Amino acid sequence: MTKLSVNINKIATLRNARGANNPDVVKVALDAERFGAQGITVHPRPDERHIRHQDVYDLAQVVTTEFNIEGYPDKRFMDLVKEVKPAQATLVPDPPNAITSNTGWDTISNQGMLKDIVAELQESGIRVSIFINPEVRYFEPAKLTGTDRVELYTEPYAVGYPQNKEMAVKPYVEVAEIAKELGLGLNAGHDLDLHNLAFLKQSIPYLDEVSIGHALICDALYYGLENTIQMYRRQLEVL
Ligand SMILES: CC(=O)[C@@H](O)[C@H](O)COP(=O)(O)O
Ligand SMILES: NCC(=O)COP(=O)(O)O
Repeated sequence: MTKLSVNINKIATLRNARGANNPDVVKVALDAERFGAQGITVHPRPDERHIRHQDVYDLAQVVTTEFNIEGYPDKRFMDLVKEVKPAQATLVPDPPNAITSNTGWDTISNQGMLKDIVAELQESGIRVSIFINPEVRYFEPAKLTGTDRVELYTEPYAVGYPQNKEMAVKPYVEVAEIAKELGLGLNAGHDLDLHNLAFLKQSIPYLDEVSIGHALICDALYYGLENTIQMYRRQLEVL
């Protein structure tokens, strides 16, 4: 079964627009779980443009599905994650000023650093996932870091899908097979939506988790959050 982890960054974006507490990030997370989310994902960026440090502490108290915290493993992130101890930490190579995540790790040149960070997080009982591009050369080095999982960066798939979905998914199927052979758990995320999700799932049925935020929250503006989460869950139930 592929779990749906709902990324609520954009709920915090809306809340921050007025400086009060509407929408309430904690309430939305609890409702999302009640509506069928099998995980909650947040990405507390250094500038706190959406999810703030305090949100992470507040959510850790109440999330009952899998809590997944994404971010660049600087001291701020590591201290936060080791204190909060989520089910999973997803390491992303984003510079502080990145408008969004736009690439995976170079696990060749960063292998030593990643190996130490993975071990430090695993010592705290946290499952680790490494954000990765669908390039074969990065997968054996990723395995050597000791990471539990990799998360396939799926923006290139989403961009290519409308023109030629078979071509767009091809590199992902190839590296997914390698990940499986290496014994790596397999997540996927970024720019997945109601149009492209089912084909990714059909093409890689053994995905452990997809984390979806931007498109899902945009869809919820039209369909409502409960209906939207159910719509995304149904896309993952394709045989
Ligand atoms: C790592 C990734 O691809 C996304 O989870 C990221 O969290 C999106 O960040 P923004 O919501 O800040 O665009
Ligand atoms: N790891 C991907 C994620 O959490 C959400 O990415 P997006 O759906 O907001 O692009």
